[in-house]
Amino acid sequence: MPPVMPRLQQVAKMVMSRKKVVVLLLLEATLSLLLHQGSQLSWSLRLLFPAVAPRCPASPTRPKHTAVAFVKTHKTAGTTVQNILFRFAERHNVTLALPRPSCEHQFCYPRNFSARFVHPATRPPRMLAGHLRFNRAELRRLLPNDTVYVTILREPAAMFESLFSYYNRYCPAFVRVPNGSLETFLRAPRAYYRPDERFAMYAHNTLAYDLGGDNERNARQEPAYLAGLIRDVEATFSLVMIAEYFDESLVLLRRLLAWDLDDVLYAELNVRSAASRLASLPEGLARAVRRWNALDAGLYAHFNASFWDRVARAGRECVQHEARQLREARERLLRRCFGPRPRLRPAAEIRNKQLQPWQPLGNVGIVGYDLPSRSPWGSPSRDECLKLAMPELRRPSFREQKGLSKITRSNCQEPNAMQTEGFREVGLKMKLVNPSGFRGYP
Ligand SMILES: Nc1ncnc2c1ncn2[C@@H]1O[C@H](COP(=O)(O)OS(=O)(=O)O)[C@@H](OP(=O)(O)O)[C@H]1O
Repeated sequence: MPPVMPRLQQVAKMVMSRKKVVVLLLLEATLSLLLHQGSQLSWSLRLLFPAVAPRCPASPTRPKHTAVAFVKTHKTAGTTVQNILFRFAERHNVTLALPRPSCEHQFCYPRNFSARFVHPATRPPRMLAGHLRFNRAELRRLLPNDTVYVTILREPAAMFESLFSYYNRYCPAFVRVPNGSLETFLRAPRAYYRPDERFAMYAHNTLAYDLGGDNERNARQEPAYLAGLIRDVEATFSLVMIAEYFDESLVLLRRLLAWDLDDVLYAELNVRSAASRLASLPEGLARAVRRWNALDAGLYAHFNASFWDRVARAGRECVQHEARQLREARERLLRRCFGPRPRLRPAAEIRNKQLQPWQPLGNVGIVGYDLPSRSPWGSPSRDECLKLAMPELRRPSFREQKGLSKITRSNCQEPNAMQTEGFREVGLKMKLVNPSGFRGYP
């Protein structure tokens, strides 16, 4: 019998050399794949190993662009974008157009925008971000020639579900529907909808209306009308963001304006609680929404496609890589501001009154962030965190920012004691109350 040890050594050598052959074969196959499928393979490798950064062109070193008009459409994540712009304007000392008090917070929406709706003390502005009905001539009259126009769209079925739930007790077309049921409304919208009554624009082609179009036109019977509206939007807006691809949209925005990634960090605002939203609309209902809002569906289909063309031109991998960096930086910021497990909470759980979102009537809950009672405020400061999560309707109006406001409006929702408290709390020279004497939606 041969001795056991040398025999084992022989077997081990054979296994090793077979392993080497297999490794060599694998290496060769990988190399030839790399040679033949280079770009696709690198894309898949990056999906597997996200830390591998794609080679992206360096950002242009031009000064940050500060002339921006953000036309905030309804229920499309616009409040979150608006908050980014407001904070940028404050940090960079850019004059921001604010509505005159009688226009409340929406620049006299649903009227066509007019430069007269802007508070005279904020004119001439370099930036504007708010709800308004788009009117190109008047915006051009108000804003500098180099203004970059931006807006945002959202998939129409999700947007309409949000509109229907938010305005359920305000918009007469929705109020008439038995049990406030979206399904019942969509079965026969004309039975509930009257085009000439107040707030009709919240119930029919709201995107088209906000962008200055005629929301009563029929996109199927008049395709030329839709094509013309698309052309008008394309002619003015340098960027149409898409709510479903919010972070990618912000990457494009940041590049367009030569801003830093830090300039577009955000906390999501105006979010409905999970209990007040439909997780997703059944396809039948989504189809009915698109039929009823065919102009909006046409706008979305067009601008969603052109958005991805634009991403492709910017380099899809680079945009996605940057969107990932943005998400990571945003998560860090949220943790620093709102604690190790930042969480959107119902208004009743938010102790800081300045962060309590306004609640519409009905079964809708709007959630928000709260500041921890104790935190080692350094960078970001408490004030920065407060502004990051501050609901639109809690932001001070121009007069209040300047400390000019003698609160004479009887309809202010909060007592003066709280305003003074808010004033002390954040150490700002402003009174934090509802802007422009806001009386509640819509
Ligand atoms: N970052 C981000 N990404 C995607 N979606 C977001 C984001 N931030 C806010 N939201 C959702 O946007 C909806 C609110 O939109 P608006 O702020 O435009 O509403 S409003 O017209 O000003 O009342 C609201 O949708 P619903 O919750 O479906 O109502 C928010 O949840």
